[in-house]
Amino acid sequence: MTKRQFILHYFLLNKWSYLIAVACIFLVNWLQVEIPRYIQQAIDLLGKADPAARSNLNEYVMWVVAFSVVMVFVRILSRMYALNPGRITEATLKNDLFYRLNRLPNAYHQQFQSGKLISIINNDMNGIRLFYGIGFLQTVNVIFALSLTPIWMWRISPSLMLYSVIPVAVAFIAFNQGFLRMRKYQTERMQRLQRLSEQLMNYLSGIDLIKNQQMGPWVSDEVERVNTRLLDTIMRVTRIQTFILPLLDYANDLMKVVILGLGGYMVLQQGLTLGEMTAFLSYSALLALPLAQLGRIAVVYQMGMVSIESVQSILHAEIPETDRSLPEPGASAPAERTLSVRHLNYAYPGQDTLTLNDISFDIAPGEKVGVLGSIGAGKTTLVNCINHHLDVPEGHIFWGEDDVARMPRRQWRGTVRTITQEPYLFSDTVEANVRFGTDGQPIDKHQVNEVLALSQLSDDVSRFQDGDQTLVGEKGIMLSGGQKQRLSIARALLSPADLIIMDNVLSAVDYETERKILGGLFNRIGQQSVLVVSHRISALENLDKILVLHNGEIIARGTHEQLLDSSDYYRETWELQQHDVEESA
Ligand SMILES: Nc1ncnc2c1ncn2[C@@H]1O[C@H](COP(=O)(O)OP(=O)(O)OP(=O)(O)O)[C@@H](O)[C@H]1O
Repeated sequence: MTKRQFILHYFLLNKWSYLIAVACIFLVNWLQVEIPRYIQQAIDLLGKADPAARSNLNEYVMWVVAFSVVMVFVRILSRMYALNPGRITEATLKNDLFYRLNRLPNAYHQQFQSGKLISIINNDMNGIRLFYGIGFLQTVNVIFALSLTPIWMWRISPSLMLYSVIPVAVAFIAFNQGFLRMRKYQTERMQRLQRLSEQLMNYLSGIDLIKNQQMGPWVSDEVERVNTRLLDTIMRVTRIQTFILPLLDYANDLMKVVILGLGGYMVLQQGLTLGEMTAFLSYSALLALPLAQLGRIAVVYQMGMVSIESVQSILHAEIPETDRSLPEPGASAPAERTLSVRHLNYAYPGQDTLTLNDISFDIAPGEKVGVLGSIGAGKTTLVNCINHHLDVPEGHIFWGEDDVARMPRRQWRGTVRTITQEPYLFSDTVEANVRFGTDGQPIDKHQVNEVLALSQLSDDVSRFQDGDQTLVGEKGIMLSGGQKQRLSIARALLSPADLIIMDNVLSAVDYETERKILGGLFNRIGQQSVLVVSHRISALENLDKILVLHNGEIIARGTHEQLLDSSDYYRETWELQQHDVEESA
């Protein structure tokens, strides 16, 4: 969608509202220019003493009052119908953005920092709301005012009208120059706002580290540097605004001086009546507001254009082919299938070396498979290839007969549930965190309690002051690392999945809790396939099969007993870890 199509698309969303607003704004402007005409006729009648003139005078006054009252109501209507579409467009666009962000692949989110997205969703959306609301209202108002008023002036005296608009025309040329310069700074301003937001997000996420390592002064300097650059751009925009916005106001004042001088001279020469001269002055006063509005329209227009570009940068981001049409979640989740990984290689973009090298294995329906690997062996990369967070070429990962690379991600994620090593909790209660994402599914309290028990969290929760209604704080700050991990396991167990992947999820619990959680878990999820990734053999020893991953390659595979016999690496790791288990017992 080009920028023009974008603007039109969202205008058409509220076309009826805008049409009513245009009709109202036209009516207000028409009434506005009609009133001075009646005032002019009333003033011209003032000198006449005959009774007919008096009754006409009364009639004119009545018309002026009636027009003014109608104008007030129509103006309110025009504001309602012109401003509401701005808010509706803002809300619609926020939904559109969120919908798209939800479907974009991980690679996109890695490039685009959350701070920048937040800035677009707040600051740029503000620009768009003004563009579709007050910007529209003032533009239509200015168009009608600047076209109707001069016509009414022309009807009184063409020559006085032409002379009086000269100051406005000159001011307009100067205004246009300033307007063009301001565009560049408006773009810069929005970009710097996004940069500041990105930076603040970054620092706030690591606030504990910053405090612990006494990085405060350095961080303050960095924020101040970005903030100063933002202020610098804002000051440039303000300087231009301060200079060019009043130009049109001054031009309007000059216009009145011309009318008083030239018009007064014409009255003395009897080329103009006093009423006509008064009407002319009223028209010039009517032009004051639209001329002042021109400046504001320029600012709103530029902010709108810059904001639309930012929003389009998200809306134009490519959604993978497979994710364009979305099946309902879980609608086609097939059970009893084998996961087959065939000769899988993976290298991160821009890297020459393979992080995964010729990986092949199967997980049969209901089978529990472990992956053992040291730090950096490629375990998380393997998990992210399987759950389709990373883009893998076709022909390497299959779910039954289906190639996972061709399946819509949403459908695949209805089948596979990944519990990651960095649990993310939302700032809500324990129960809401367990239930997160299950809206619409009939899940009762008993099921919530069951998964809390399975993940060995029931005792902890019963000790919390408000039980499962305890607020966990932002990102679960009120919970220990192990509690966070267990809560994220409980959440994953609540909704059904055919394949459960647990990526190092028990690293923060002790060996005994780990054993209990896994024991309970495997009893409960008998029919589901499980892939447990860990660098602790104790988490894997009872599984049906263990794959030993080393530097991106599978160097051994088998049951715990088989590996103790066949793999030196496995046996040595086991012996080393046995020592830790004994120490922790
Ligand atoms: N997004 C990325 N871009 C480039 N390289 C990456 C990326 N993520 C991981 N790597 C690299 O890939 C290799 C394997 O990382 P991976 O996270 O898969 O290891 P892991 O076995 O899960 O380690 P750990 O147990 O520490 O989590 C590492 O050398 C890492 O530096």
